[in-house]
Amino acid sequence: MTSPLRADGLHAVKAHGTGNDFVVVVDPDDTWPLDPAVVRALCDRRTGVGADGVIRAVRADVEGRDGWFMDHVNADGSLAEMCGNGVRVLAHGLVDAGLVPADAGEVPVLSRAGARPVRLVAGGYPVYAVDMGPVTVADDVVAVTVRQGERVRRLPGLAVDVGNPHVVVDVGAAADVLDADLTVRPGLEPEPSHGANVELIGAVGRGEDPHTGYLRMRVHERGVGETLSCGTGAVAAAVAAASRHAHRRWTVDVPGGRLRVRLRHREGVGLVGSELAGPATVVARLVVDHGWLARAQEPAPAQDETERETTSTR
Ligand SMILES: N[C@@H](CCC[C@H](N)C(=O)O)C(=O)O
Repeated sequence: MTSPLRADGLHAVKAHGTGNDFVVVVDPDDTWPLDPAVVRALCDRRTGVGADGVIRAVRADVEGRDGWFMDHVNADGSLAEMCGNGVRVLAHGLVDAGLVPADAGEVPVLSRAGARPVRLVAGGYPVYAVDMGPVTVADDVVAVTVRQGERVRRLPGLAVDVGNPHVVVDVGAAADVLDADLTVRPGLEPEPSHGANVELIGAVGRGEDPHTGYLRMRVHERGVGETLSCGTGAVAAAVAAASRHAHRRWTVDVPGGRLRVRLRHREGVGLVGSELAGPATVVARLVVDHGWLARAQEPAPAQDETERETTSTR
């Protein structure tokens, strides 16, 4: 049995997709379940490795094929159904670890939202395209409160489900996207029952050719806060933008880089699927200290205990 927990510590990889960063733990035999306290500690940008989430890769049957389950946990320890940047990063982590050949063509991946096959886009630098599955748009409008300096705006948002929940709001120009305060999540009314990732989009229009749309996006992620990118968010944004601009292909610029989205329509049916493409990069191969991990699992000492310890050592 192979375990990421070895004599020298926990073996993991730090990787990112357009700046959305993750600690990836390859655990083929499902030996190291993710503990929310350890995830929070690993994701801490000062006292841990620093990441938007932790992804654990476990061997799994994916619709009758040998593949991998993506166990994704947000930085605050909450579970997420799906992660568009994370699923590319996971595929790249498996290639990097030699568990999937670089010329495999497709990596079958199962997320909590269902199967999300990832394929390596031919042409050198690791760019992966993910079949993002079904996307649904709710009929009801969500009122979104966006702060831009002294200005507070209440704008109509669209609730889009990409396996995980999103609310997309068009704020207007590129400058309005850049100006918005995302230190806290924009207010949503009504509040979605399972929370939501909130995407602010702007500069929506024509892309590099007449068949491609363009938009800029920033995101406040459920369970994380503002991140540099969100793959499921990019798909939600393209779907929301396509309700007014009839493009099937979209270029989505996020603070961490560029993503491409393709929307699949069927005559008489409408939107039947979507594909997300973008890079994945390994930053470091890590061995996390055993002692640090053990302390991360312990509950934090109560306030008065800490005070007592401090007083007794004076
Ligand atoms: N960054 C991800 C989405 C991760 C999950 C999200 N925070 C949620 O709770 O739904 C992406 O690239 O899609």
